[in-house]
Amino acid sequence: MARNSGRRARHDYLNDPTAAVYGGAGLLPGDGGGSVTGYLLNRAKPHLPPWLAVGATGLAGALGNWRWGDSSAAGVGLTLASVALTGATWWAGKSTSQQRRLHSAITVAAGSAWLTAACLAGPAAGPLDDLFLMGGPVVALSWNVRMVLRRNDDPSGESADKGLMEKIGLARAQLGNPKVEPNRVTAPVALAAGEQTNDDMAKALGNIASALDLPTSAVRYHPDPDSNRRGDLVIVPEDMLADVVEWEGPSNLGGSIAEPLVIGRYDDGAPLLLWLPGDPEQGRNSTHVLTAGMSGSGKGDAALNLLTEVLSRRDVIVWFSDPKAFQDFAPLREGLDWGVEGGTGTEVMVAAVQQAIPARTRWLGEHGYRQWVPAAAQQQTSPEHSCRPDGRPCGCAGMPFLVTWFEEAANTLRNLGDDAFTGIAQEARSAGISLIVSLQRPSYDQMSTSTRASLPSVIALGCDPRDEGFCLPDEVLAAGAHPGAWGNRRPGYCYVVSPGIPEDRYPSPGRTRRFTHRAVPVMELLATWAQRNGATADPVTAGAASAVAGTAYTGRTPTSTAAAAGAGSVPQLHVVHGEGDDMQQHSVHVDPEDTGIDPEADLPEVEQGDDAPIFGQETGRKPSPEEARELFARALAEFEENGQMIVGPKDFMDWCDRHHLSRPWVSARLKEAALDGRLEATNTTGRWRIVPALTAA
Ligand SMILES: Nc1ncnc2c1ncn2[C@@H]1O[C@H](COP(=O)(O)OP(=O)(O)OP(=O)(O)O)[C@@H](O)[C@H]1O
Repeated sequence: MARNSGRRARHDYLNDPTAAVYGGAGLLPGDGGGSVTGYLLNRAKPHLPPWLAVGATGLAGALGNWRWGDSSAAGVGLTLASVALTGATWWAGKSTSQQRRLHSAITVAAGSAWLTAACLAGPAAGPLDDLFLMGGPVVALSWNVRMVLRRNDDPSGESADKGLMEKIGLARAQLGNPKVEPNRVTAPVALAAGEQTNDDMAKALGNIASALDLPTSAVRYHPDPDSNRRGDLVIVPEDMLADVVEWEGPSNLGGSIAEPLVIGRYDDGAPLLLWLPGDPEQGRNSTHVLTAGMSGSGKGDAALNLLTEVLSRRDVIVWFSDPKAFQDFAPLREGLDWGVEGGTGTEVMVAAVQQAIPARTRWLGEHGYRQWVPAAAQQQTSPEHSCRPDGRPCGCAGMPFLVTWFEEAANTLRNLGDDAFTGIAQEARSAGISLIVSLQRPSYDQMSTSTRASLPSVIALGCDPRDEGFCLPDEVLAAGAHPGAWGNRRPGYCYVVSPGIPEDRYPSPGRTRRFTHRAVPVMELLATWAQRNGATADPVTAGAASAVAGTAYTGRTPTSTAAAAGAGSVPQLHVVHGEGDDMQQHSVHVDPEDTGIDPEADLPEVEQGDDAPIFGQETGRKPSPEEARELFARALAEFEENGQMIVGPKDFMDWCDRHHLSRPWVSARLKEAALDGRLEATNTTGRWRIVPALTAA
């Protein structure tokens, strides 16, 4: 029953959205009696008291005259009582509106004056009877009229908003003329000066939602930046996001990454947009994005919305790390410039980003760009953007925007450390690089405050209510955003906070598009498109990546396998897909591993061929120090060839056993190699990054 009445109230809001603001319940027709007379009596009842009061005054006048008609002392007493009563009415009306106070005081003054005169002189003396017959109904009617007007919705009336504002404990706040749009009511709020603040209003949003029988997310407050007691109350009664919308394809295939990325829609149907690169004209720098949401909140699909948009743009490359072995992203993997599956691969990718930042910033500076803009991705044919000292066009290859994406990044960030990450995040923005980070559990035990602060944009999906403060800025929560209310019950619902989006949009919920199996072939086509027509890494970025990752960097440069194969790489992709999803996922990441298998097979041969004596002594003699060092150097080369660019003593365990060498010996050699410049220390103790000696394929 309760639910039904709630629904009825909600329908009233839809038919008359102002009812949502002014308290729909008061407008519902009262329950009439069974008959017409009963109904009329019921309707007339609230209007009777003023008439009864007039009658009672007349009767009191007659009775008073009978009792005190000849008493002059009673005359004095009655006059004083009449003045005192009028004064008391005026005083009691202090907390009500001016209009009501005046009306009450005049009524009491007129009534008590007539009563005093009637008591002393008699109710029919002189003009008193006429005054009673004319004045009584006028006074009673004036109260009836007042009540009728109060019942009608007076959109500008201050008394009407009292209903709602009183209910939420802000009785003296006023609502102004509401702006009514389909499914959205916006009413200006003026809080009581010196008594209430915008914070009080923000805190009362839950109560407003409760008073109107709406979900918390349907009620928002946009404080006026110029006043601490004014703002707009926004009510969106119907949840327009309830319908699931499936992803059908990218919004702007072949457009620039500087154009907005469409990742879903807002609750009023407007597109949910995001910008990664900055815009110098608006004084906006590029941004980094945190995708936060609890398991089942739709993080995977949110990421697919964003990644498909990015890959469909002509001037961007993507480096992507996914410890979940590309479970969600397999169909798009071919479109990536570089993809790794977590662990060491991610460590190397992070090191490559660190290397790429100064190289890219330098290149942008040399070509006269203060930050990345789409023109930087074109061949540099303008004298304005020439790196030649003589100012003639340099013709350098353009530099595409770089998106570096870290799925399930908690461990990576922890290993990297706050200072390192904060440094990367700050500097990456002027290098035309955006970092995108997703967290399985959005909370402070997963990511430190300073790391969180380095990610200015967030796609906040449903989360645990306790984690809301981690996901969204306080102002956005205060304005009514509540991702904690969704949990994982509303997959795809999100709030997006990012530069470029008008701030009053931040507390508006949106929803991403859903990806089903029907999206897979389209994503595969998109990846093929990106592979053939998308940007390839410029020499500066590719050089920085190769310098760190060696052969582990598989960028889609013109010399890479995919590009060298040209169209040949595409049929290969289709053939693999034809063998089923498992095969597809497997084959997509088998390629790099294949390149790793041969060198491993070669290892014994190399040992046998080049160093037969040592190999022959595996079961017996320990290699001489010189031989052992040679073996060690060769082992490092093997790791490099296999693309394993980060190593530590534990990677040498089998190798030590084979060669009768101890782990402390290996540790000492690793340190030595670091001094020689063959290795570089990482942030993790006992882990070293190989400085490539080979050039990338
Ligand atoms: N925008 C959306 N509209 C409707 N359903 C969605 C939307 N996004 C995701 N879903 C559905 O919600 C469910 C959970 O989504 P998903 O697997 O992406 O969540 P997740 O947050 O990535 O979870 P996990 O972290 O456990 O992988 C899936 O069934 C998915 O189809």
